[in-house]
Amino acid sequence: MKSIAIKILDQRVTTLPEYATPGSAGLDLRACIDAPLTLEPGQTQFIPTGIAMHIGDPNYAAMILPRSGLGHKHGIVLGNLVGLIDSDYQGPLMVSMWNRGDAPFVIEPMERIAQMVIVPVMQPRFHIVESFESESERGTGGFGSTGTN
Ligand SMILES: O=c1ccn([C@H]2C[C@H](O)[C@@H](COP(=O)(O)OP(=O)(O)OP(=O)(O)O)O2)c(=O)[nH]1
Ligand SMILES: [Mg+2]
Repeated sequence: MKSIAIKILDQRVTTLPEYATPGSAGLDLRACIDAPLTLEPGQTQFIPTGIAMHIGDPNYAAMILPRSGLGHKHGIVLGNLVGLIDSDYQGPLMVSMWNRGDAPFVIEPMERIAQMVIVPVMQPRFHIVESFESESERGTGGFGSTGTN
């Protein structure tokens, strides 16, 4: 199993990110803030997680995704919709929190605010062609070309 280097930047962080269940895809990220923080409707705010992570292998990246419950019930999602963490990033892991709902939402210190998924990444080479080797069933059809039901 791969091991990824984590730096603890804030002494309030006492545990490493962990998978809640053996089958979890996401690691919960926590709000490393001093005091409860109110996110007004429409407001976006960077929230520190108190950790830095160096994936260090270009074959992997991390994606930060909203927690379903926060997004669905409270409209608390990500200001960048999805956060992408490059394998060479060594800075503090930040979560952009966006209140797209219509009520203020209070983020409590060390509350779980988002989740992070480590994903494989391919960095292919590219080459230019005049036409593709074979025509696929889809061809150039897109944007609903397969129908609506
Ligand atoms: O939700 C996020 C998204 C990004 N990052 C960090 C890690 C990532 O590797 C770096 C750059 O992110 P990205 O490439 O998405 O942003 P950019 O606007 O393209 O900035 P840059 O010019 O630094 O690449 O910022 C976070 O901490 N949280
Ligand atoms: Mg970038």
